[in-house]
Amino acid sequence: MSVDVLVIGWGKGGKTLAGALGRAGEQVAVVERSPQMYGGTCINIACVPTKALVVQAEKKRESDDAATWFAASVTKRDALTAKLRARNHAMLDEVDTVTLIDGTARFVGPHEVEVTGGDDVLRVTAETVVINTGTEPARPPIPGVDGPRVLDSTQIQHVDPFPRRLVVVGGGFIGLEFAGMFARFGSEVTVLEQGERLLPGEDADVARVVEQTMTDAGVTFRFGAGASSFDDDGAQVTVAVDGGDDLVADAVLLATGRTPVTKDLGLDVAGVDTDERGFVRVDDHLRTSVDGVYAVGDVNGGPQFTYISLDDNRVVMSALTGDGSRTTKDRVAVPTTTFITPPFARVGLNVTQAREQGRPVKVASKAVADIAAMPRPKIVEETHGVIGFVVDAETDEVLGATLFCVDAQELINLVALAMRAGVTATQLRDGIWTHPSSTEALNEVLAGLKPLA
Ligand SMILES: Cc1cc2nc3c(=O)[nH]c(=O)nc-3n(C[C@H](O)[C@H](O)[C@H](O)COP(=O)(O)OP(=O)(O)OC[C@H]3O[C@@H](n4cnc5c(N)ncnc54)[C@H](O)[C@@H]3O)c2cc1C
Ligand SMILES: NC(=O)c1ccc[n+]([C@@H]2O[C@H](COP(=O)([O-])OP(=O)(O)OC[C@H]3O[C@@H](n4cnc5c(N)ncnc54)[C@H](O)[C@@H]3O)[C@@H](O)[C@H]2O)c1
Repeated sequence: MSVDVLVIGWGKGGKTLAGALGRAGEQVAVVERSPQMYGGTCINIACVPTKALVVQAEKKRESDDAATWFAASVTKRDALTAKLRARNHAMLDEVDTVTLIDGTARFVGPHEVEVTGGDDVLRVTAETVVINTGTEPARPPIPGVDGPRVLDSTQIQHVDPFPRRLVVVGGGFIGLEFAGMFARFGSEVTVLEQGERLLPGEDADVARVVEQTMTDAGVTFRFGAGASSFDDDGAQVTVAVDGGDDLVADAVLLATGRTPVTKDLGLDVAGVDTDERGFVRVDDHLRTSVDGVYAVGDVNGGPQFTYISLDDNRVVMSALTGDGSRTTKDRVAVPTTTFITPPFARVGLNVTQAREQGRPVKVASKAVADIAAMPRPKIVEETHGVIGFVVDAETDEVLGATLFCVDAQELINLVALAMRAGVTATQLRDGIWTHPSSTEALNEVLAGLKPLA
């Protein structure tokens, strides 16, 4: 088979490219190794189902039985992902010029892959190839890691029986989101984090508020603590902890980062370079070492977020159908949100980073419970958190924000847009915002800007 564009893996960037190029009349083929992954990681096993579980966990009342509530939540999660998977399939299937191929692709030349699906083998050649194979959970070589109760972020979404005691190894995005979620479902959760504190890249006082909030919700943290072995006795698992007491649990979640899906992709045969961890090396235009071969999404070693994969698609579209001017360097004020309760969202500089840069800044910070002009947290009965801003003392530009509050996943996008558009802190402070909303925090918190001491 010969096509204009071959997309390997049904990730966010690749599926968006495939749809757009197909609708523009290009012959496109998309190869996906698992029907359970039509639509990619985000909608099937990551962002969407995990946030659905977080919401279900937040809805649970103390009187609800944990195992029953969790099972019902998983059923809802499964119904949602099935619907999204079908819709994602239809969105490409209905484009006449897009061919969907079930199977696992492997390069046999720079512009040629062999796709294996069951007993069938198909060779596909294309002038343009887009690698979009994503990442998968890292499994550190800890003795006992392959035991039946040591789960990754995909497996734990269907854990059965419900774990009364859960040990989470890793206190990053995945570790924190699942720790908060399972504590709310009713598990006794302990997070083992090898680092000395939570959120090492964030201001220490903010990290303490996050830690305290999660501790209040029932999560126990042990820092400077790595798991050194897992010993399964058939009924439970004992986790040996470096420099600390053993823990006994019903399940362990490994949340220690993700590795690229490139090992069996034949990249060496194609001449596509990878880095020492296996991520595909790309330039700012997402070009690999082979002409006409691009890599988008997690697999290219950039930030691992769905919206970055989506933006990667814009960069490649610019190269294929535009003037090629768009690059990954064009990204400004890229926000993040960790979906704990309340969500923790960040964009730009925090106070520590501003101090390290030695630039003249004004800062403002206020505990959510003390923001009188923002009644929404009190209305939804979630008043934990803190909101902070870093502002350029000379230009009044917003340089960064830390939002640990209800609705932070939405509010951070407004602040990021303000940063990109050059809206000043004064304009945000004096903005007319609906009431009662979380945006109103801007009125009050930004009124408290003071030079950084
Ligand atoms: C638990 C969890 C929660 C997350 N939550 C969020 C969140 O809230 N927000 C956010 O922005 N990001 C989140 N992420 C990160 C986000 O899921 C990823 O950044 C994003 O899905 C990456 O998409 P991608 O385009 O790289 O490809 P993917 O969506 O990973 O797609 C790659 C596809 O390639 C297929 N494939 C692999 N190898 C082959 C092959 N050889 N042949 C054929 N097919 C192949 C795979 O089966 C897969 O379907 C989360 C991740 C996890 C694990
Ligand atoms: N809301 C979101 O946007 C979201 C949610 C989930 C995942 N993600 C993406 O997925 C990526 C992967 O998430 P992740 O949480 O697996 O990785 P991560 O890099 O965010 O965190 C891994 C954590 O595990 C710790 N760690 C590593 N090895 C350890 C060990 N042996 N013992 C104890 N601690 C150990 C690290 O110090 C680190 O804090 C994230 O970086 C993020 O890009 C995003």
